[in-house]
Order: sequence, then structure tokens, then C-alpha cells
Amino acid sequence: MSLESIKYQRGNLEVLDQLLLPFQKKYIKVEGVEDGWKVINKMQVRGAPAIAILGCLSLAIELLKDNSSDKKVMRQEIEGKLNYLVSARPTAVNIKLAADELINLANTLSADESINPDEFKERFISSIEGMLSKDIEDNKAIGRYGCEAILKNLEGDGQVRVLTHCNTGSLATAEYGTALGVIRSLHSAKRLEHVFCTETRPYNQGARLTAFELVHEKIPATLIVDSMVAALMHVRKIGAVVVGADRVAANGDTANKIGTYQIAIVAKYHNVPFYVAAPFTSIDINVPSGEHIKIEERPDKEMTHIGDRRIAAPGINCWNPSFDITPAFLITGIITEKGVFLPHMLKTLFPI
Ligand SMILES: CSC[C@H]1O[C@H](OP(=O)(O)O)[C@H](O)[C@@H]1O
Repeated sequence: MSLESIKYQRGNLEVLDQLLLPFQKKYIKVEGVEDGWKVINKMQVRGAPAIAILGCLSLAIELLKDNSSDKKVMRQEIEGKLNYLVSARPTAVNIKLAADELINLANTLSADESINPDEFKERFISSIEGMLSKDIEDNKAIGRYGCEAILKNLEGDGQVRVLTHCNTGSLATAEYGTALGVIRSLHSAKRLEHVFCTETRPYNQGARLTAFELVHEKIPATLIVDSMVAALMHVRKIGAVVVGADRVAANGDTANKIGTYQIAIVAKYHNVPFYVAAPFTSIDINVPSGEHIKIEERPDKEMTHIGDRRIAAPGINCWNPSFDITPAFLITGIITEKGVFLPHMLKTLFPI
């Protein structure tokens, strides 16, 4: 059983505080949208899909307690609370797409006179609860397609070494993960020789979270420092790189954890296939290319300190973008729950 980032039963929502991992497993109660915004903004829960699911579930928790009998008031409040949740972190698109869909649903339910306020709440909350199981289903499909794509480059029935960056596993999604889901699928198929995971400074999603998930499931893995990727590819044959995504633009340019871009450059130099694993909920067809994606900048303290211990000279300036953009030409394929696509083919998959 992989680690659960989000625990939900109707009326009760808790998140695993990822700032304390891997040393302490502590769940925090989320009682509404204010709590939801805070745990996302502080990165106690993080990962594009998990952010969207947790944010929307925090609204469901609040709506369940709402005794309003006026659908129009409920609809208005829903829109305001979803827009507030979207503001917690700007780069990942999943929560924005989920908010747009839920606002459309609220408008439809509000306008339908055959639906009373209780039915409105029931249908709205059930729609949010469906996000959990759909995300897990999507991740399993991404795992299958990704496993197939990576193995088709291999002769015979050998095993493959894979490199991944940041955390894209059960701690970044409802369960199983995206890029780490592909790795889980390779491992289940007994075709995974080894995983190399980068520590992913400054938040250390790799050293603290991915390493935790891989050790937890006894998947053979080695942690490397972010600056070791080129040296590793020079001395070891890496069969593929697979990473996640926070927002994929219409032309396939991909915003992902800072450091992804340079890994893609090194992979291109070493002829290593470079895959992005992401559900359709991470694809923003309204954004034409990567330069239009807002990159979140995080507090200096995340760079100058590890926990409460300062590791950088006091007074030094810092630049702390949380993501970078990998241009589509460096990406071999985008692994989704509907199949693997060449980056430039994405826009053909969406109705005009
Ligand atoms: C499937 S998670 C996608 C994405 O989210 C992570 O960013 P953060 O830890 O800052 O939320 C990382 O970029 C993952 O690749």
C-alpha cells in the first residue's frame, strides 16, 4: 500500500504534512477552504494533481456544512472560494481546470429549477469526490502506457535504468503517481533494473519524498545530487528519463520542477529518451507555449535553510523559481492516460 497524501471520508479531510517527511508522518485536519489554501501554499501538500484534489475537497468539506437554501448564493460563494484556492500556487494548472469545471457545474445546477439546494450540494460534492478515483485510474493508465513506451526502445526482454526528478508519486497525486507511476509499472513488470532519483533542491522532493516512496516499496534506487545527472549519463547507460508536469502548453512546452530543463538538455546530449508523464488535467490547451506560463518564485528561506538550520551566508541574494520550462523539442513523448503523444500532436487532441 503506497503512502496516502490525502485521507478523505465525506465530512472529514486530512493531509499528510509533507514538510515533516521522511522523519515524521503527521496528518493535518483540513476543515475548509482557508485551511486548504494554507496547506497548499506552505507546500504541506504539493504536486499538481494533489493540489487540485485537496483544494476541491476542502471546498466540499465546507459546502457540506453550509445550510444555505439559496442556490444562487451557493453558486456565487463556490465561484469565489474556487478562485481563492487557485491563487494558492500559480504554476500548476490542474486546480485551475478543476475550478473552471466546477464553476460550470455550479452554474448548471443553479439554473436547473428541478434541482433543489440539497440535490445541488449532493451532486456538487459527489463530482469533487469523483476526482480521487479518476486520478488513481489515470495514473495507472499513465503507468501502463509509459512502461510500454520505454520498453519499446529496449532490445529483447532486458531491464531498464530510469532517471526521475522531483516527486511525482503517491505524495503528489491521489495514489500511484505519474512519472513514479511509470516507474512502479516497470517494477511490477519486472523490467526495471534501477531508478536514479535526484535530490531536487531546494525543497528536496527527491531526497525526502521520492526516496521515501521507493524505499517504502523496496524499488531498487539510488539518490543523486541534482548536479550529477550529466556525470551519471556519461558512466551509466540510462534507458529513459521520466518526469512529471505542472502545466503542459498547447505546443508541448512543459513547466515542471526547477532543474527539469537542464536534465532534458543533458538527456538530449546523451541520446536518452526524455518523457513527460502527465494526465490531461495538467495540459493547458489555452496556453500556446511555455513562455506564457507563470513561474512561481518561492521564499529565499527555502534555499538558505534546511529546516531551521541556515546553510547559506547571511545577506546573500537568492533567486528561487520553483519551476522551469522544458521546450517541446527536448521531449520525446508526453505520456498521458489516453496514450503517448508527440508534443506537437497535443493540440490535435482537443476540440477546436
Ligand atoms: C505529479 S506532480 C507534478 C509536479 O509537481 C511538483 O512540484 P511541487 O512539488 O512544487 O508541487 C513537481 O514539479 C512535479 O513534477
